[in-house]
Amino acid sequence: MSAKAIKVRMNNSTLLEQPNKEVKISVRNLDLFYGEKQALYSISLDIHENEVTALIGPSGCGKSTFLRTLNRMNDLIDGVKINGKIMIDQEDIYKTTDVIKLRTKVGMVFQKANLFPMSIYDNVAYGPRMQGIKNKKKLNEIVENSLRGAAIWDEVKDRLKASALGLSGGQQQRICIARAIAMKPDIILMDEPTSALDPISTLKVEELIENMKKDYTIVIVTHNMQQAARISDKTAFFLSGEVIEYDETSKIFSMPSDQRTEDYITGRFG
Ligand SMILES: Nc1ncnc2c1ncn2[C@@H]1O[C@H](COP(=O)(O)OP(=O)(O)OP(=O)(O)O)[C@@H](O)[C@H]1O
Repeated sequence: MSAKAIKVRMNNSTLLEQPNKEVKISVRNLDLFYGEKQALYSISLDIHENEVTALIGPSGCGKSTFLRTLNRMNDLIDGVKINGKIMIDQEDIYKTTDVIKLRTKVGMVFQKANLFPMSIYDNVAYGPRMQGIKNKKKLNEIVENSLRGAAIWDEVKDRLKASALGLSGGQQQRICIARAIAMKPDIILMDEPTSALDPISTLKVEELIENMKKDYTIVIVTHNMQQAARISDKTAFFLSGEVIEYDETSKIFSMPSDQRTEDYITGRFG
């Protein structure tokens, strides 16, 4: 942790104040209910720009639910109620009604590659076309830049018109990342993006994530502790809907403050 970092305890969550880093996402006292059932309890944390923030914790602890609050994906689920505040670039995202704009700014990559049954090119061009971009040259440029950004251009440049579904799982996941990049987001949310991939594809996606953080703020849910340790700057440990500990990843994995964090990362439960 930087010498200047100050820790402040607030409502069960740990806030990290880092004066030299821009706060991209600021979450305060966030509660979420699925109907009567509360899934998130008073979460407060800051996510910093151009960093990778990992969300870890046992199954059902609320990691994906929390991730989905950051681009209002939970709005699509009936009976969800949210209290508290999430600011992105100082804007309260639950007060801003332009959800489409929010989801452009905050892209998402899911656990399983969810490509459309169309060509590689059309998958990546889909979002920009939906935004009204028709110019062929412009679209070509976006597709190429996005595929380069997702470190898959060299592998697919000669078969852009082939079906995206013919690619390997790892390639498909990188096309999903290219598809997210094509929307020019600031933030990319990733929900266990490598859990369906073999070790080599996982490594490629991890390398990609590390390289991407210079351009994006990345929040990733992972069950893979080594992955969190390898690629993230900060880690939040969730348990039963609460953030138990949030800190520099190196600190979480070498000297956690809370016994429950230690028990989890040493494999004693979960
Ligand atoms: N659509 C939903 N409706 C009702 N309850 C839900 C819904 N989605 C999740 N939950 C509940 O909210 C809690 C948190 O689930 P969530 O999927 O966020 O956990 P998670 O930590 O991401 O789990 P996993 O690691 O298994 O994906 C769980 O008890 C889950 O059953």
